[in-house]
Amino acid sequence: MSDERSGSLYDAIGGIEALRRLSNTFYEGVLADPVLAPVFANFTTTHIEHVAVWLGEIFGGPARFTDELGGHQSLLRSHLGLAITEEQRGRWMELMGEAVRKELPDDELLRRRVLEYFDWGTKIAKDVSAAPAGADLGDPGPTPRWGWEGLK
Ligand code: HEM
Repeated sequence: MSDERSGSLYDAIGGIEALRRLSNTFYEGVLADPVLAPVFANFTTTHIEHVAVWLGEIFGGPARFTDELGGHQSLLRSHLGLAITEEQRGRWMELMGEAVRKELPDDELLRRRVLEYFDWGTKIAKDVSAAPAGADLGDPGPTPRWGWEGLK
């Protein structure tokens, strides 16, 4: 690729503070949305921070989700039993697209890479959500990392 960019997406996004704003704006939309609000019936405000910390690690920042919040296995387990539909996944992507446009730097490649991660990640969340709560997922491996070229 000729349009090479150096550094992490995390730094280009603006670090954990920008990810907190993204997560906050996104969940404001989710909780007001008739398609998604029922899925998040057990929502608590810690969710906003946990998602920001997860995204920080994914986009090349500190590995805090792995070190402090149970890592990849725990993230996947959070989605077991939710039975996410394609309509719900689509709405999730629309609201995240709006939050990205509102909160992330006006950088087309950066926004595209971030939304590509969300498209990839929501498909995994949907797949995992078809298994019942408590299902054994085996070892999913380390938390993925996403950079200027996509999945590392
Ligand atoms: C890239 C996509 C996604 C990411 C990064 C993500 C991230 C997370 C994280 C970090 C948690 C744990 C929060 C905590 O510990 O408080 C979580 C839980 C949850 N996620 Fe996702 N998620 C994604 C996709 C989805 C989708 C598509 C849905 C549904 C449409 C969904 C629904 C939920 C729900 C309902 C919970 C809370 C489960 C509970 O009440 O314990 N997620 N997600």
